Amino acid sequence: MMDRFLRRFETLLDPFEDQGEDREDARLNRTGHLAPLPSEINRFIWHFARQAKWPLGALLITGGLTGGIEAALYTGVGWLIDAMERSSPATFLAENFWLVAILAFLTLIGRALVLFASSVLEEQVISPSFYNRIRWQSYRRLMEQTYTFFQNDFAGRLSQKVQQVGQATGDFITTILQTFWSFVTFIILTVSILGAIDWRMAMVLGLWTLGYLWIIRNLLPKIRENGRAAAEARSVVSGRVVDSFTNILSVKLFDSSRREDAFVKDGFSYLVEAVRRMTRALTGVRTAVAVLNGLMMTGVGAVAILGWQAGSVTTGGVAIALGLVLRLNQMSGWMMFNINGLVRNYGTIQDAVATVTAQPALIDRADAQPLTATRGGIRYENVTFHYGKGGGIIEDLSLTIRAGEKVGLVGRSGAGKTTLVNLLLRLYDLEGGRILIDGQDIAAVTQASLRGAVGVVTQDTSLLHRSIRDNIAYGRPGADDGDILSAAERASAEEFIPGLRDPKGRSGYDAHVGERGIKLSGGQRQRIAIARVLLKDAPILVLDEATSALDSEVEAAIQDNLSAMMQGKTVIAIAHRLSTLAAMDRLIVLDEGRIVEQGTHAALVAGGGLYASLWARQSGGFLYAGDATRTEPVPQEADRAAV
Ligand SMILES: Nc1ncnc2c1ncn2[C@@H]1O[C@H](COP(=O)(O)OP(=O)(O)OP(=O)(O)O)[C@@H](O)[C@H]1O
Repeated sequence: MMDRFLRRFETLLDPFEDQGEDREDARLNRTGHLAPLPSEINRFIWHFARQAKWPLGALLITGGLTGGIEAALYTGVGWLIDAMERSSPATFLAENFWLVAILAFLTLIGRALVLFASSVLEEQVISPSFYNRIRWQSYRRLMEQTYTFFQNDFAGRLSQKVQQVGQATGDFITTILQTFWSFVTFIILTVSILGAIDWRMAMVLGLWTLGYLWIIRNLLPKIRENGRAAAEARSVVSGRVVDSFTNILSVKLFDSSRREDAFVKDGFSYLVEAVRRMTRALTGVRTAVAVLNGLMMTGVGAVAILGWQAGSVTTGGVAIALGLVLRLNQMSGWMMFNINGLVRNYGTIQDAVATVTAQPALIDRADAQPLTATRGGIRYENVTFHYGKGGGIIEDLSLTIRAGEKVGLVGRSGAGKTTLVNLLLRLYDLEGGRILIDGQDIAAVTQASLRGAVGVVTQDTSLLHRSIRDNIAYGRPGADDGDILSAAERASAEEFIPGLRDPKGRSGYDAHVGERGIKLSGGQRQRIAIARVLLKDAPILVLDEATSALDSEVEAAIQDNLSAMMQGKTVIAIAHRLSTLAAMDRLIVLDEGRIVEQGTHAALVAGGGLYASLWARQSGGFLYAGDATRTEPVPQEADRAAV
């Protein structure tokens, strides 16, 4: 019953609403990018606060009422004492009926109602939905970041930022509206009530308030700065821990858990130092507040007793004054703790904002159109790209691949083959020149349509930790089971899928594959990746070492299907095992980012250039004969590794 009642409040805020989609600039931008989050911290906090105006406004009211009721109860106690002094036990109730009734109502019902309302607001309406809405919107902005952005950071650090920013922003806003505001209300009422009893008490409280503000102003910035450093240190630690866990195989193989300990410990030491600096400042703040409160209570107490002696303050007045200042003492210590939390949260938000509001470096142009790739002709025009390093990698490269042509990219390791296809997919923006697909500049079309037009199978396909079915359907969302099955069959994956079983007892197409597909063999992963791309059926195919993990038997088995898959498509294939490329229409030989040779396999072998030498070594024939690029013999194993 209570559950059902509370559940109603839980649906008032939708955690998955994203204002970025509703914003005018996002709507105008037909390409579907989300409006960025404000990068200035106060605007960032306001951006979220205004998404929950009503619940937060209500929290402000309950916060004020909480402070008001506290002050009223202490004042009521004083009035009761005065009333008792005036009346006899027999007439007390009759003479003070309304006072007793109002106090009883406040204690029994008013207080409980306000507490209930503020709990419902905080726990049901705001806490789960609002906090997670902040995380959700931040996560989605991060997902719009470029491939480079993720290559440059730790996954663990980023996920920690998403967690932290939701918690810190939510806590910051609710603490201000509830705790801080109820405290301020309490102080204002206390000053007014004590001022009405004796103006000197208000003076003491006024001085106390100034002292309190002075402490906040002088000591808290230190905590804030160190709070920010501590938040960053926490993210770094989690980045390092996740990095060690993710690469656990390397850690085991190199027996390096002790070395990893040192790497992680280094992060922890940084964290411990940041927390220590912060807690040192904290002890300073707590001591200062304790001294200040002692002065305030003694001051108000002295004024109250002197007033009572002089007859200007009643016994009840003394009780009110002492009660209120004792409560204020208690509240102010607790408030300092909260202000400290506020400041720390502010630091945490500041730290996370830099990450979650960073503008993606590679976004669709405002006038980007969807790519219409019907034929799949590709043209690299004077392409230059150095990963921003000022030189090397790809230099002024021009290449035309006719629609339907199948080319093989060949070259030594590091020659730039993968880079070239990544540029086609616009995972990076060019530093010079342009790339056209069917006559359209890929920089002027939407990224979604561009990537939709290219099917990619890579050397090391990492699968998502979901079912086999979901992993294959990743190629075409909404594909039905029949299509998924047929794609798996054509990729020769059908032979191992039925035998799969995961620790939770799911089997076959429902079996989950482990993080990054770790529970499958390399060849099995590659077959799932091929099935995925078969299902995608895009006009351009990129096969980057697509069959490198398959044994010759499986490779032969799916070769026909691969050939069928290539029918009518433009294909760029990369392989170190040159025999897999021999049947391509044309081979492009890259060296140090430039095209050094091109032609059919037969023509290149006959040409006796770089390709011929690579081929000669692989086919196990005469090792150095015809190697025009080498003057000195090189050991065979080293050579193999270099190819
Ligand atoms: N994200 C990156 N940032 C900076 N440099 C990079 C990055 N990725 C690759 N490189 C550099 O670009 C060069 C070309 O790499 P690329 O992966 O394109 O070579 P490749 O010919 O595909 O090699 P392989 O055959 O070994 O896969 C290499 O020198 C590499 O160090």
